[in-house]
Amino acid sequence: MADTTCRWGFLSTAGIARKNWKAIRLSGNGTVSAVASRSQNAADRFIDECMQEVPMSSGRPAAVEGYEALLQRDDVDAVYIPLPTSMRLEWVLKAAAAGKHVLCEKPIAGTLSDAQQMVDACRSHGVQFMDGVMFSHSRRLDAMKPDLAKFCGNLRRITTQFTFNGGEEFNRENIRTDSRLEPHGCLGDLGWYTIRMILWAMDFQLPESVTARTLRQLQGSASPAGVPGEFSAELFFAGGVTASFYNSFVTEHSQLVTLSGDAGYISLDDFVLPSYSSERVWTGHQNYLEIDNCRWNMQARPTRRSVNEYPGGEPNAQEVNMVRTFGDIVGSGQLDPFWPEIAIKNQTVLNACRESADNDGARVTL
Ligand SMILES: NC(=O)C1=CN([C@@H]2O[C@H](COP(=O)(O)OP(=O)(O)OC[C@H]3O[C@@H](n4cnc5c(N)ncnc54)[C@H](OP(=O)(O)O)[C@@H]3O)[C@@H](O)[C@H]2O)C=CC1
Ligand SMILES: O=C1CO[C@H](CO)[C@@H](O)[C@@H]1O
Repeated sequence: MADTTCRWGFLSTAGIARKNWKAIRLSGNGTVSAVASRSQNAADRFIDECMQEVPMSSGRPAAVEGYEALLQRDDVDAVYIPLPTSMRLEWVLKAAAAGKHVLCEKPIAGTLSDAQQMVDACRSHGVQFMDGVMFSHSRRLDAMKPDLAKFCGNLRRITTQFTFNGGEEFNRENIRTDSRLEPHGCLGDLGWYTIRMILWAMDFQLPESVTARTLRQLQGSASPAGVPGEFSAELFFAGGVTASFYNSFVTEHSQLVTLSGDAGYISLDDFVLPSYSSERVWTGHQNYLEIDNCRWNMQARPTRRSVNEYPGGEPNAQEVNMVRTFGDIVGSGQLDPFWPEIAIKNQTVLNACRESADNDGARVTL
């Protein structure tokens, strides 16, 4: 660690790494020192294009051929790993062994045992592990938490949905439809977020059991097998709270959450990739039915709530908060066990849902 600046290395030139490049530039406590790619040219091109739009104040990062070479560098404190899911176990273990802190994209692994190995390796090498869920770092969540009791009363039901319609080329070519790279398809890519939202609302209590179905499979042109392209699940918690989620690569953009209780409900419709405005909004609903003889009127009583926060690309945006928080942990030398813990819980629920779906919707106990 140089001074208190967290020096980042990127393992690959993934599309999402461009967003986090800018986030690191805006974080105030980090810089990108090196970017590795399978190809030297791709690393150079990525750096040139990012520098042109968002120059790193510390100068041009090193373009490195091969991921291993980046891990050997002394000017890297933390690595960002947006490699396809199936490659992460290998590279998280290598990064931890090289003493690098790890920000790992989601879903963190194919199996729970791989995820556990990753987290254990980071702990035993004294480095931080965190998954790349940006919305977990939005100030909206902390502001919304007290509203659960206020608008919902006792929570009974959570529904979440995260979808987009990828289109034909996506279905054929994207890593997300290749079982060798992203074995859980939309469950891994989108379900990770819907599960995170449910766990957040439940204070990270795990469900007792789940049932799930793959509603549609997609198979990329080079993929040896299909992956979930449309998926739904039902989660059963102790005390009777239930939750459901739906993910799809064939249903146009939606990011819906309802948190319902015995007093009303909260809704939001941009929980992962916030809509472009300077406010993060949610709505409390306490509707009532007015009955007077032959007149039956449902009265809507919405309360709009918000915090000031940009959706992305500004210093107070959630992805900037994420890398800033990570940089603060690295700078403090105090690892935060919360982040690996919730990543393991996410993976536990994800794999239970997949197991149920692969067994015709059989109930899986956790
Ligand atoms: N947290 C978030 O908001 C987001 C998270 N993600 C997650 O990040 C991951 C990457 O997504 P995305 O950026 O769309 O992916 P891309 O397809 O853009 O990038 C994947 C990168 O992995 C490297 N790679 C290494 N081996 C292979 C291989 N065999 N096939 C393909 N790529 C390979 C390549 O980098 P190179 O050639 O340089 O070595 C490639 O650029 C996904 O798992 C996704 O779930 C994605 C978007 C948003
Ligand atoms: O994590 C992600 C954020 O949302 C995208 C969809 O709009 C996903 O595909 C991506 O992997």
